[in-house]
Amino acid sequence: MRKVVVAAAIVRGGRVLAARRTAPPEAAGRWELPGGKCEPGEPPTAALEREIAEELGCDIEVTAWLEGSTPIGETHELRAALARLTRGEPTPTEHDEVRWLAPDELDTIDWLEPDRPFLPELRFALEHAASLAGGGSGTRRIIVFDEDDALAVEQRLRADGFDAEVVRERLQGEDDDEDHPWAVLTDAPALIAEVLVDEFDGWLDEEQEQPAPRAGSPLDLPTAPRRIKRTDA
Ligand SMILES: Nc1nc2c([nH]c(=O)n2[C@H]2C[C@H](O)[C@@H](COP(=O)(O)OP(=O)(O)OP(=O)(O)O)O2)c(=O)[nH]1
Repeated sequence: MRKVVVAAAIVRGGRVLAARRTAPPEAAGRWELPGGKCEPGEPPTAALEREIAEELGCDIEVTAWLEGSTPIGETHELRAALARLTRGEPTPTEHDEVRWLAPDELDTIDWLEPDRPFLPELRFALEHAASLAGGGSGTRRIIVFDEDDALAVEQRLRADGFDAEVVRERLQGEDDDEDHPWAVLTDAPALIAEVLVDEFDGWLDEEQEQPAPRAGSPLDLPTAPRRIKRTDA
């Protein structure tokens, strides 16, 4: 099985942070999403938070994992997550430059190959993200366990004039492709989201200014600061 490299698409104000590598020589001068290798047994979310703290001296909260993974050489694979800053300003210690890129600037830098397949979903997230994936008050995640349900929820929200975007969640501590719920990020009011949660038997996960879940905490579905699920329906 390939070892996992995790990378963060840190989003703020509709822009994503890209970082320029200094090593090894063949990758120096090329751009990546900051991150690094998971330690043996280390959950991807915890690894990513650790790597970002080490490399950029700031704290992040992972908000959603982008779909899929890409091979790095023969031995590793890359996974990438949307994240938001929860403390500090990114200050590179291993990269020689960082840039905040708007969606239409994503193609202006020379990304490492394994990062490129993530760019379309990232671009989409950024385009919809000033209030969505970048976090901030008013962002909600409707969590469902079926892709069709997620797409149906997204369609309903958009038909009602709200922003909505389907992303694949990866549970904290979970490193297996099964049982990852689907999330619909939306700016719809709680009441509307609750109706859909009820109908599609999901969870409502509100992103408010709360401490990020810490590494090593018990597996929690889906690392929610707040959940609303009606049982009387
Ligand atoms: N961090 C990161 N690495 C990437 C990306 N895309 C990509 O191909 N890689 C490759 C470059 C490296 O070969 C490998 C990650 O190595 P790294 O040097 O960042 O990992 P690390 O901080 O854990 O370093 P180390 O333990 O090897 O010292 O994955 C990306 O977006 N972010």
